[in-house]
Amino acid sequence: MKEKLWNHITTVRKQSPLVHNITNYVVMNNTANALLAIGASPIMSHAHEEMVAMQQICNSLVINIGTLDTYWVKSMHLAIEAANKNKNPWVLDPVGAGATPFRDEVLSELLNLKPIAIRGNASEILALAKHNKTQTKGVDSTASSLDAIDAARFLNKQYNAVVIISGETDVIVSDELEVKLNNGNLLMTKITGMGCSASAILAAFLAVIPESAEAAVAATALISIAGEISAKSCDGPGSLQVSILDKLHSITENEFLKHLKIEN
Ligand SMILES: Nc1ncnc2c1ncn2[C@@H]1O[C@H](COP(=O)(O)OP(=O)(O)OP(=O)(O)O)[C@@H](O)[C@H]1O
Ligand SMILES: Cc1ncsc1CCO
Ligand SMILES: [Mg+2]
Repeated sequence: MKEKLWNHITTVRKQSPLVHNITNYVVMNNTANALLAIGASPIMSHAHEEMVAMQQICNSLVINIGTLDTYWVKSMHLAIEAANKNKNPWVLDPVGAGATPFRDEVLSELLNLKPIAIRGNASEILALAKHNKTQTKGVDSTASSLDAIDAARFLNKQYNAVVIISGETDVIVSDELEVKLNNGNLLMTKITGMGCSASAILAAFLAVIPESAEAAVAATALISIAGEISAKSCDGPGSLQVSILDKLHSITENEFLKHLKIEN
């Protein structure tokens, strides 16, 4: 498994997929930079008129509801329909699930359109599965990823999607595997959009790796390890944001395998 994960990282670098992102205003710049750093190409776009044509030239799609509005919901539906037609995988990042009724209504519709993968923090995964015992603090989690595993299993069965819960431990749940990754650093929660970048990276991996669960493990491990290594030598959130991009770009097989903390 470990060597396969590194091979997936080199596949993304070699094949350089083009990823269409309908994502939030907050993270557009850093997620585009994260995609470039791993060797993929980003395009951020949401005009209704170009959703179909965009999916014809792209290899995958990210649907991130971070700064939702009605115009964008229509963009999301148009892009997803085109992605499904072109057999392009699409990822759902349910930012702020459970925070407002509008988000939850939109998410119910999106879930029924069959994302290949869903990545969120524990509060978001709990809210999506309607295990509403904990509240989300806006876009930030108030729960532990380990407490959302049953919710992730439920979503995996219900929607046939790979589910990734991010947090201190990242958990990947699919039909074939359930994996825990104990990488990352607490300082990563002090930069906005780390999860959004993880979802964009995930879409790049899914574009070129047919084994979706393995692609999810590789993508999640890559950003968590890049964050972990960078956090050790940075001065705080500002420099961490920059050094994660450097590490996503420069990480070697040795560094990756030395840091990888995976539990099957
Ligand atoms: N408590 C923690 N300890 C160590 N690493 C963490 C912790 N929380 C998050 N991380 C790291 O940060 C990554 C992003 O996860 P996080 O749960 O913060 O996403 P998120 O809440 O969706 O973020 P955002 O909405 O700001 O994009 C994880 O994959 C993990 O590597
Ligand atoms: C802070 C914030 N608000 C809406 S989206 C977003 C980025 C992190 O999810
Ligand atoms: Mg998030």
